[in-house]
Amino acid sequence: MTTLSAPFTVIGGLLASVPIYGRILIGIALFLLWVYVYNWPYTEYTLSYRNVPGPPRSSFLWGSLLDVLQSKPGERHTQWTAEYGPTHRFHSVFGTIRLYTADPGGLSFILQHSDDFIKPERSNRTLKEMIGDGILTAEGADHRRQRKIMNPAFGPAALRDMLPIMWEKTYELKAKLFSLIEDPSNEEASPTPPVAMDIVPGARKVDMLKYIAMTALDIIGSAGFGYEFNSIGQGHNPLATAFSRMFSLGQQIKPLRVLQIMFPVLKVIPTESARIIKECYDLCCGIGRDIVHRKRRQIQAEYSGDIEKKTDMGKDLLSILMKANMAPDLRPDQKMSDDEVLAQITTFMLAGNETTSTALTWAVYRLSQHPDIQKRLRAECSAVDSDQPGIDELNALPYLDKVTHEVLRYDGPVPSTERMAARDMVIPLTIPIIGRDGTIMTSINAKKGCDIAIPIMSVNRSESVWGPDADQFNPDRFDVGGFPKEPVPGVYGSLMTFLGGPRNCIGYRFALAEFKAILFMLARSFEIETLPSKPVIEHKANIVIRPRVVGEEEAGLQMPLLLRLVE
Ligand code: HEM
Repeated sequence: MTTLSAPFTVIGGLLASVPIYGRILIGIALFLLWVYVYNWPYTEYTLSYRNVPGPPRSSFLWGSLLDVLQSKPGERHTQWTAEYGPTHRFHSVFGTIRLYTADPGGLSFILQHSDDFIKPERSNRTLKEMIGDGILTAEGADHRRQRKIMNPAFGPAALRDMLPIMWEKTYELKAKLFSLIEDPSNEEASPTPPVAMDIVPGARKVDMLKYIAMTALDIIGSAGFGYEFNSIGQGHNPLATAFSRMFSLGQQIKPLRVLQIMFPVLKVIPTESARIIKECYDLCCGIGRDIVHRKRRQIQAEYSGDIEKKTDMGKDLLSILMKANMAPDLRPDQKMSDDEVLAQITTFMLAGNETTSTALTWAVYRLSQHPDIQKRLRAECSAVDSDQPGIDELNALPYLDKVTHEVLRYDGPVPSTERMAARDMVIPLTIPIIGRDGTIMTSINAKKGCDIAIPIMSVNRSESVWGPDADQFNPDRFDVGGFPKEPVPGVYGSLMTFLGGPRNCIGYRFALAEFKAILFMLARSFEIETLPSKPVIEHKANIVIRPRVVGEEEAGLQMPLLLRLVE
């Protein structure tokens, strides 16, 4: 004991002779040394999958994360996959290391074991600050309980009732686009005015991202929680403004924000963005509470017989889930709390709005680039008798279905997600990799806390899954028998787009119906062309991949295309 404590006694004696400022400096230096040793050599040395190959870090502090974020979506991992195999590792911020796997067997194992591979606490914490604690952030038994109550709202029967709402908003979009073409003096059509070359008689430069996003917002408001944003009609709404402000701030990558996400204790440092996020969240909650109270009164009235016709009840997602939650036969411990119900409103806005609108925006872009595909789609959609077909008729249109599959494969809006091992796990691989010591690895030891990047876009565009033309946009690949040989663990069409396993996208049927309805109307009504000036459209990745025009960055995200009425 005496021998062990001797060095500390000596150090204590030496420090006693150092002035207070010197001691503070020595303390800071020792802390930084500890941070360095813990985050760099120690993390590397104790990594359970040290033998997995991967690129060297490109920055001491940021690892390879900035490199990944600043290059084209999926580009770095595609390069690393070619060099190190579909399962590799890379450095993230502050010496942390992440496992990346595009291995079908590995991915399937991770996604199926959703209690063992959970969402990392740091990203859940950030999400909860913006949308509360709903189904997107719940884990384990809580998640299963919420999902069970919400499942009927997303089922085929409920969707059938929601389709008329989707059509109503879809035709508001048609009227809006029509009016923009008819009235060239209206300057709201695009954030930058058309250059001389893009002024074409009978046609109009239109920012399709803006108008599709408004439509998707109006649809999720009305079909999601019975709220009229009316953004196509009037353009502004306090809930929409608060949410989009909060969401865009939440996505900004600033050094202090990254530090606060990694070390929550630093949140004691007040920041302007944290203040605005809190303000916007409070506003969203205020409006959300009113919506929930109104619906609760309606449901109680229905249960007590005050509402005679069932049709008086809302047919939106929130009404259906609240009704399921208030069912007399549901055990109290199975019910959602008020806060959980409230959080679903912001969850729908986040999960169900930008995703679908972004996918549709890329769809019209691809149609503008492939006039032959657009023509075939128009021919098929125009042959339908009704301009508002039912869900079965929509799903029975084979070419619309193939185009939908291919857009969601090629331009799936969510490029990736992440998981963390909740306990020590062994991940089996279908495609073995060669370890750093030259041995063949058929599985990976993932210790509790292991961070895993789940690549959605890379698997959707992988040559080993889709063949040598994986990088081409070709709806005909989905002809009968055209699905990939490799099993992909996705819930829809062998795609990773909506993920797979117990935490797949609960809204995928809703998204597909909305996607097909809007594309059906657009193909029948408008010819969509690239602008004669041929602006370069780049992919800007954040949580979703959205378009921006090179050289017009200050105008923000946009998708300018030339629109004319179908003759
Ligand atoms: C093209 C459109 C869409 C895409 C590509 C998409 C994609 C995804 C993905 C990848 C996830 C899994 C995220 C993760 O666990 O890391 C997810 C989850 C989710 N999505 Fe979607 N989504 C779309 C549309 C929608 C819509 C329209 C809604 C609602 C109306 C919705 C609601 C949800 C919810 C609530 C979850 C969480 C499910 C759970 O954890 O159990 N999504 N979505």
